[in-house]
Amino acid sequence: MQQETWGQARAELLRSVGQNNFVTWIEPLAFSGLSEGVARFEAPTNFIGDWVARNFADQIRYQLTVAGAPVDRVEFTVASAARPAPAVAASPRPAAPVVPRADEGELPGAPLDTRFTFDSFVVGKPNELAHAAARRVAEGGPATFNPLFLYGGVGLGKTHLMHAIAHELHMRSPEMRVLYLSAEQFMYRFVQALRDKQIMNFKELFRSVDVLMVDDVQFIAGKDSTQEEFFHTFNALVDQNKQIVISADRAPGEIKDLEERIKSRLQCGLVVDLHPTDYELRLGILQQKAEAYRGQYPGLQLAPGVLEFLAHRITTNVRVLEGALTRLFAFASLVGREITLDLAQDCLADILRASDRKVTVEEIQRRVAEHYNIRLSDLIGPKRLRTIARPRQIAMYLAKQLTSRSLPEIGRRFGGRDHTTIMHGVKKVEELIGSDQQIAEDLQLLRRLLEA
Ligand SMILES: Nc1ncnc2c1ncn2[C@@H]1O[C@H](COP(=O)(O)OP(=O)(O)OP(=O)(O)O)[C@@H](O)[C@H]1O
Repeated sequence: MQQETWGQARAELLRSVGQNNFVTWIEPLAFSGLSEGVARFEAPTNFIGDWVARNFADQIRYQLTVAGAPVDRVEFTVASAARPAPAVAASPRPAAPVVPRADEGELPGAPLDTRFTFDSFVVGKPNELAHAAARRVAEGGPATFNPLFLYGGVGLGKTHLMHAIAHELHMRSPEMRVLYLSAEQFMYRFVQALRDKQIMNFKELFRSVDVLMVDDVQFIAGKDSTQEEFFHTFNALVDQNKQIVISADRAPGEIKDLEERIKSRLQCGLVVDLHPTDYELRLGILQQKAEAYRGQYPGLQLAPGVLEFLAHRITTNVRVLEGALTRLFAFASLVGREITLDLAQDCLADILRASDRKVTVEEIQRRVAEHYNIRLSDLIGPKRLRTIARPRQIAMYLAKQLTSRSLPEIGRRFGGRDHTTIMHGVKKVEELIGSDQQIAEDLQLLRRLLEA
């Protein structure tokens, strides 16, 4: 029965990851079973197990759940008979991918998720600029802003937009060489090329693309030789007017341990912030996903008000929102009940509880005042002494980063200040993070305290 479910999930995976990825990564997996929400697989090598865990676990989980076996986690072990393949051993598939020469065609990018398209991306105020910029890049043609730098918190759609750009470019110009990969994969490729003495091939390959997209670039911070190579690749492509798209979890200037010259290069094009979602955007996303689920679970009833309730209560990020809806539909179809508010509250109790631990502006003010040993009334009040004004700006910055409050709303909570004052405070702290080690450390500590 479980094998049958895996069979169905595999068929869907073939569709969603594409033939090449399927043959290389999914086909070699042996399904060992499913219990207590954990699906277990045996992979022929550590490398395949790691790669699949990093790149396909979410899709495997999703397809198993859709096939009727709700899964929370996917685990991979290495088949006991398998030995790590020696570098030159003949094996049905290479144990580790070699860096191909630029003229060998295939680019060593990460797989693209077929679900991440512009059509499935819901646009709202918090992401409209990022969406418009991504659309512009996806039209192809000469690079108007280079690089496009997308940044924002966890699960706000950076990867989705990058994949959407790649899909669109492939559709418009199938011959275009579009390479999408994570910064971690860039490093992995680079280190492997060094080890295999194929560094010239590596350089040639990365310089031969028309569009390079690197996700989660903050990963290379502190990794000196990878940064160096990234810098050269970046410059070579920009010089040829080839488009580069980069994403990170924060603005270029805020990435610690990233070389100054890289920071300034990253700021040369268009830097766009994906803001935390607002209620309307969350509801739009939920409506779109619910529509898709209705097709998958025909006959399942969704009571009015459930989506609105979720959009109000789950404000963390879109990934959590999606997970909640997936679980809700899977659960309701298993027990054969209508999705009501009661069912949602029962089935999602843990997610709703976690979302309740939302940081408020007031909590931020209290923590910051404590940390700098000043009175809360001074932090909010009019005093302009630097010993008070700086912590105030830090609190403004954290309020902007950690809550979904708008600048005017934050201004009101800071003694009725104008939104431009808040904007100035946020900008000031953004500048200081790069130059003032103490402030960067204070912020890290405060964030940890507030997000605990
Ligand atoms: N505006 C949106 N419309 C539809 N789906 C969205 C939107 N924003 C995010 N999502 C969905 O939320 C999930 C998380 O998005 P994504 O992986 O792009 O986030 P991210 O910003 O790259 O986060 P991370 O930094 O954790 O990698 C994806 O399934 C994506 O499809």
